[in-house]
Amino acid sequence: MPLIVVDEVRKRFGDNEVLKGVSLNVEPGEVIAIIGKSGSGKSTLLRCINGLESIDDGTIMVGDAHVGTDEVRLRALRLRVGMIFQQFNLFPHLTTGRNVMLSPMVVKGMKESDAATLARDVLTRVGLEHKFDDWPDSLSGGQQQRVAIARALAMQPIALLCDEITSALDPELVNEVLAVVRGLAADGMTLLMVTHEMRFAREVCDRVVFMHHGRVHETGPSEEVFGNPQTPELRQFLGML
Ligand SMILES: Nc1ncnc2c1ncn2[C@@H]1O[C@H](COP(=O)(O)OP(=O)(O)OP(=O)(O)O)[C@@H](O)[C@H]1O
Repeated sequence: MPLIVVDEVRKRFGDNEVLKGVSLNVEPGEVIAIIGKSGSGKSTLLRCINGLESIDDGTIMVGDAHVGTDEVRLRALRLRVGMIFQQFNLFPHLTTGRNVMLSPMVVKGMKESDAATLARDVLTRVGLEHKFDDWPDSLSGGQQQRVAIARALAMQPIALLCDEITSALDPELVNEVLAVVRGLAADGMTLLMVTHEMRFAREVCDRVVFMHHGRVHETGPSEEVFGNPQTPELRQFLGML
């Protein structure tokens, strides 16, 4: 059974149809890179899966839950699917540990001591347990993004959606974040990543989805998609990089 099913999804902003019948199945533990030109609909697809955007047609299932417009169900969905963005958006007035503890305490009603244990655990997974009491401002961009990953992990998601999570980082900080993602992939986390890091996509992702003008234009195992692209559009895209 796929963990995420996207079936003939359409999404429009005014006259601009951004998703034109997108279908995609994600198996548990699968690591998928979504690539494509700016404006091809990659971020919108992730946002629809997470329920941050409503859809105009088609269906999206996450686990056994329908992504509909029902606010209660949407909130439940966002508890189950983590999302990490280009911007880390940590609270500057809270320590690293407190940033990670916040959602488990506020959203799930977890006891402070349990939330602290959980926060130490997920900060260890991203290699930052020693930064528990530090302020976000004192961390590098790469470390802040790793805290944002820990914060998402603290909600014990069934899948993680990553939207260009290294795009705001200086080049020398990209690898430390990708190393964390590589570790999550090795641990069996289901990952859907919009990325411009083609080498990473090739090395770490099981499958690549190439979006073009709001459609899945080409998809397949990473080695095949990069090694032997079938469509002129994908060949041109890869050549452009
Ligand atoms: N909230 C919105 N309101 C209106 N138009 C939007 C909105 N969000 C996205 N769009 C439009 O939808 C199209 C697809 O945007 P989207 O961000 O999904 O593309 P993308 O492939 O992720 O691009 P990028 O790589 O630049 O992030 C663009 O034309 C964009 O302007």
